[in-house]
Amino acid sequence: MIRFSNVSKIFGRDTVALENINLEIEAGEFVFLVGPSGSGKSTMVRLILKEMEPTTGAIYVRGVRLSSIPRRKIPRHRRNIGCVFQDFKLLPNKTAAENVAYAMEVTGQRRRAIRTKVPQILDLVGLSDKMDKYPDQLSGGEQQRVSIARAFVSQPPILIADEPTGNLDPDTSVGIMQLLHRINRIGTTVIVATHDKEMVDVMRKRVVALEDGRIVRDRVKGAYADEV
Ligand SMILES: Nc1ncnc2c1ncn2[C@@H]1O[C@H](COP(=O)(O)OP(=O)(O)OP(=O)(O)O)[C@@H](O)[C@H]1O
Repeated sequence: MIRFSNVSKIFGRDTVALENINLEIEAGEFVFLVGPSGSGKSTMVRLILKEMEPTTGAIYVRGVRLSSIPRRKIPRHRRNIGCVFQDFKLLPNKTAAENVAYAMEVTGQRRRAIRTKVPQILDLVGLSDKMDKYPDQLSGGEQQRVSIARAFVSQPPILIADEPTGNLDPDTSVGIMQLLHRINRIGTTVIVATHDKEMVDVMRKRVVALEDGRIVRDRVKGAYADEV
């Protein structure tokens, strides 16, 4: 589903963000990308989205080498990947339902499909009763649910969450992780970049650990740190 082959990313003359990364993520996997600040997690996410090019090596998403995708086809590539961020990135002047609907509108989906799909997806994330609330009327956890609904409404095969629980308290974070787990169980490949040790340890999923731009650990049912 996603493959990094000998990928390095160097910023400027000598900031090595990633060094010779080899990684394969299969369809349907749930993978945590962990590591200290500056270890290269966000750079990997940005490379997958083709927001930047690797300095050397190749990245494949669903069998397509990203360097072969012309600029005009990047939006189509990104439609394969739902994105969730730490700061939610909701539009403040739109309700929960309108935020989700907007994501469908910009990809040109029909009004009828939008009318059916939006309530369904808000139900899936447990927000049926808050559809008409604006982001500032919702808690952090609820806003993150809206942003997950928005990322998932067109059912992309891949969902990437960059520090999705970074602004949430532990109880709320558990709910968000359970939701990502549910989305994974219905067949979506889920990648979560995080510092959230507790969450990683509870979930017992594949853990890929980065340090200074290198993969230092890759465990099938891992914990945030090596067990002693
Ligand atoms: N656009 C950029 N220009 C220059 N250096 C960059 C750029 N983006 C990232 N870096 C550097 O690359 C390295 C990896 O950064 P990256 O953001 O991928 O780390 P991270 O693991 O996501 O960190 P955090 O957990 O703090 O988000 C860091 O040394 C960072 O300073």
